[in-house]
Amino acid sequence: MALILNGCVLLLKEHHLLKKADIVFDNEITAVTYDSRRAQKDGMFFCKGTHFKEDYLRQAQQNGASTYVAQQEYPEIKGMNALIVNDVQKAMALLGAAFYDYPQNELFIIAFTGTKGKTTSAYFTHGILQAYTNKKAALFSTINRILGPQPQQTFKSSLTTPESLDLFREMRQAVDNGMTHLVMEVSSQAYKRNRVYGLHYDVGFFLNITPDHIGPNEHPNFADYLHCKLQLLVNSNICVLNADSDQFLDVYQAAKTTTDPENIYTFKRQTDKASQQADFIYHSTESTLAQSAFVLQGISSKAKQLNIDGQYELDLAGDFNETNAVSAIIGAGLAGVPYQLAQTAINNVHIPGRMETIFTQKHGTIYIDYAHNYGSMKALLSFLKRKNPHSKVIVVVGSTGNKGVSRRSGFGKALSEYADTAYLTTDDPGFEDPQKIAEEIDQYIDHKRVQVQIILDRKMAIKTAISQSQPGDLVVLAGKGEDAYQKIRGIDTPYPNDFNVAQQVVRKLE
Ligand SMILES: CC(=O)N[C@H]1[C@@H](OP(=O)(O)OP(=O)(O)OC[C@H]2O[C@@H](n3ccc(=O)[nH]c3=O)[C@H](O)[C@@H]2O)O[C@H](CO)[C@@H](O)[C@@H]1O[C@H](C)C(=O)N[C@@H](C)C(=O)N[C@H](CCC(=O)O)C(=O)O
Ligand SMILES: Nc1ncnc2c1ncn2[C@@H]1O[C@H](COP(=O)(O)OP(=O)(O)OP(=O)(O)O)[C@@H](O)[C@H]1O
Repeated sequence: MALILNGCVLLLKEHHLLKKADIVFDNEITAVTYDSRRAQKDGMFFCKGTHFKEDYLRQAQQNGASTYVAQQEYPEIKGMNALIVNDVQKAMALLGAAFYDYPQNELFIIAFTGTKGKTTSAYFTHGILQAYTNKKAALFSTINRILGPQPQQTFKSSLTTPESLDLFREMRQAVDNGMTHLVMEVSSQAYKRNRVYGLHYDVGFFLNITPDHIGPNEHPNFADYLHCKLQLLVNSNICVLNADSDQFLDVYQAAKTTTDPENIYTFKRQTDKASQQADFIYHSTESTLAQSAFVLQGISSKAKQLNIDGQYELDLAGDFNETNAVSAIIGAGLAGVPYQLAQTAINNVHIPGRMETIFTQKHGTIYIDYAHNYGSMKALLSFLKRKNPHSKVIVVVGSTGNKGVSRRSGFGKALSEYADTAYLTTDDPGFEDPQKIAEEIDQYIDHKRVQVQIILDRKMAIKTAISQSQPGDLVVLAGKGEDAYQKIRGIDTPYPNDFNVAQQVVRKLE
């Protein structure tokens, strides 16, 4: 992999990004990085970030970097080429794609955005494509990045959508490992931070939008959050939209700005036969507290042509997961996967930390789920309550520190609407005091309807919730899925994960 300096200058100029080029000596760029500790001889170093220091540039130079790209000049740094740009994140994405020789062109890319359901839909799609391609599908998700068929080609993710240089490097690795398809989640932050600037997808999904990720380090307001999410559609050749999403008109308009309506597909849950105004409709045929089954039907002629109509079963509860499955089946259908194959493959997909269930003899049924804002908590609890209106609902939940502050009132609201007992606990407190976070959630709970106890030790909260439950009760361990850490004061502190904790408790109790 290499870049020619003149080529970089031309590329940046073409995109109106270059303010000044100070070329001291010409050389071939053989490495790219935004981390001075990883800078290499003849490499290009990107100066970016809120905590950036000139010393990092100095270290990059000491490590052999020949060229820096930055939004400001560093006159103290002598003997390096300088490309001064008006947006370093955009420059990094463009040069990153060029450095790794545009790996996106060698992959069929299906991308998902939405407040909720990205990971689940991505896993479902990936599972189907793995069966279809004989394990040639890569996955970039919040949980894992799968770059190839070997166990050592799977990594834990630290971001939902990585920095552009990491993204394009991993795409290249996936291609080199023989991958032909890529399923990826695209967060709103990815657009806010231009991590995916210039990237186009074969198929782009808009799943839903509810207020979330609004706060100091994320989006200033809902309009900005929505705007960032809509960018995915502007960059997709085919757009697939959930017609039941809030803000649907805005979503459709965004898709239409760059996509012919013939390449826009919509899907909708069938509520009343008169309103089948979508390309696809679906309805539940069987939905239990452990499994789901639904029928998908193409209404428009272009939808019928995909040949994916029929009955599907999922080894996963939750009507919201039917929505995620429908999107996955349509995505796979657009990649050429027919009904029979999708139907078998989707039933075998396991998604870590999403509606995992533990059945007990002497206590309640336990659900481990990643619900961590009002929208997802409501979707989860209302589903459980609908399925079992007379069961007691016991919830263990905490809210993250230093982000998503609106989740605290959201949890209070959802708990008041659907829970009988709540154990407020710790969930990635960051630099905040978990007791204060719990008290804040508590302020929004209707104490006439919900019994509340604060137990900050998450393992203890889970143990108490399970041991206090009776057969027939529903015990929900929300917010962390299978996360194996708690983020405390900037450190990922190991935590055995909710599923393991619950299993241990059940083993001791039963
Ligand atoms: C707000 C945000 O997007 N921050 C991300 C961003 O940070 P940043 O560019 O400000 O960089 P920084 O941490 O200030 O560090 C400054 C720079 O100095 C460099 N450095 C640092 C030390 C050193 O010795 N040498 C050196 O060169 C660093 O590599 C970095 O480039 O770039 C970093 C990697 O380069 C990311 O780790 C970091 O994500 C933070 C940790 C994060 O948690 N982001 C969340 C909000 C996020 O993006 N979440 C979304 C999901 C949420 C959603 O659904 O919207 C996601 O996609 O994961
Ligand atoms: N389509 C949906 N609508 C509403 N809630 C959903 C939907 N799909 C999943 N959920 C709920 O949201 C939780 C998170 O789901 P998932 O991880 O698939 O979403 P995500 O978009 O990747 O979330 P995040 O951005 O927070 O990582 C699930 O555990 C479930 O409780």
